[in-house]
Amino acid sequence: MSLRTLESLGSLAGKNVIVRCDLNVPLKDGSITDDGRVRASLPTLNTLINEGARVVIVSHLGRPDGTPDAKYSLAPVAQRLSELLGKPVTFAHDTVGGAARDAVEGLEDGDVALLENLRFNAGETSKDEAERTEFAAKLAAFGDAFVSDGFGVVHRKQASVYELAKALPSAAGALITTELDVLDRLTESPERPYTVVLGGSKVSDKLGVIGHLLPRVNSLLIGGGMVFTFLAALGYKVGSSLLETDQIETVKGYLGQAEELGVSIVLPSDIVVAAAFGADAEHLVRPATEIEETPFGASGLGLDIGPESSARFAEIIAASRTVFWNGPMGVFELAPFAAGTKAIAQALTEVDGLSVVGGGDSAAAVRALHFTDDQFGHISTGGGASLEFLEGKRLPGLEVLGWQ
Ligand SMILES: Nc1ncnc2c1ncn2[C@@H]1O[C@H](COP(=O)(O)OP(=O)(O)O)[C@@H](O)[C@H]1O
Ligand SMILES: O=C(OP(=O)(O)O)[C@H](O)COP(=O)(O)O
Repeated sequence: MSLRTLESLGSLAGKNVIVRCDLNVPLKDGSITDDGRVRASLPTLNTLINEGARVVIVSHLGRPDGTPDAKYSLAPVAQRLSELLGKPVTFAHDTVGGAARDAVEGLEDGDVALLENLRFNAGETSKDEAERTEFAAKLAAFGDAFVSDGFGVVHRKQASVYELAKALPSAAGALITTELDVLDRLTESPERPYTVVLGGSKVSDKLGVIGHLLPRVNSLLIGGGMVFTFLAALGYKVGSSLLETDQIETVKGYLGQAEELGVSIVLPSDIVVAAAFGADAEHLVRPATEIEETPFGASGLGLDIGPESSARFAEIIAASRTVFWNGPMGVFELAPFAAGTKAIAQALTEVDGLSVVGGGDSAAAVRALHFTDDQFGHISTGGGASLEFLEGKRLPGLEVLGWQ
């Protein structure tokens, strides 16, 4: 893999080490509902702490628009991190301002600080390289070295992932190397049949990977918010469901490409249609081709795959030797729409071969539905990142660490 590893940075005792983690955890009413990404960050952090480094952690949370927004604060994460590390974590209420500077200057050897959400600063996600470089330089001023360990963001060309790695001596942390060890097994001659299951709500982000994934897999199962752009591409009405109209032509192209390659793209045959988005909303199961034919008409929205689809998907998964799944099949956070996700998670636990679940919400979903990590071959902290890795794309956050 040829990534620069921690050892290449030499002794880090007494040095300020900036660590880019992906602490983008799901929150409900200010509380963390799944701390998997915090736990996954611990090995690298503990190594650095034990070595006597002064650890400065940076991360994003959610997608704020470049300005501070209290609902995306990392403050609850600082508290959880402190509990899991068993030591205080100083939380700075800004990212590159006076509070961050004070927090960093106050660190002794082996201490830890967490800076506020990187995405409260427009420079983090700016399309303008100069702006990103300028923001990265402000972060770099806090460190002697940089450790990149946020696997979930290695596909993003963002200041703390890419430009910061160029500004300081840099290396990959333990989470990134562990993730790549497993994902390599999926890219290098996976056992067949090989099935990829795609769902979730980051539709336009993830639709893009399909064209490159198709030649690599035997079946592609589509659920979650992905479904409706496919149904629309086939000419069906989807009511008020999640729909990316500007992707319809692309999806038509994928359907044609799959046919030429002899790969099955399997869509749900039935959908749970709700009157509104809410746990108490009236809902019923309809054929996927008749989403608007309910009492809710065009305002009905598809919030889960139906039982017939779950059974069909489970059958294909069970017959596969390699399965990668990213994206919940429905709005699993609301109990009436969790059944599809649960059925698919159950099917993955029964795979005779390698089963991998990837993505912040997918990992949160399997744990919320009472599965345990050891029932799967691997639970990856990155959904989009692992999908882009599997499609064979060169990821900026890995290339900058020496990945060939
Ligand atoms: N039919 C649907 N309509 C709207 N949102 C959906 C639907 N199905 C799943 N979702 C939502 O997708 C979200 C997760 O999507 P995503 O971020 O792409 O997954 P991951 O974090 O695993 O990569 C969940 O919050 C879930 O509620
Ligand atoms: O949650 C994440 O990705 P995922 O939903 O693909 O697993 C990462 O934290 C990246 O977040 P982003 O997709 O807002 O850049």
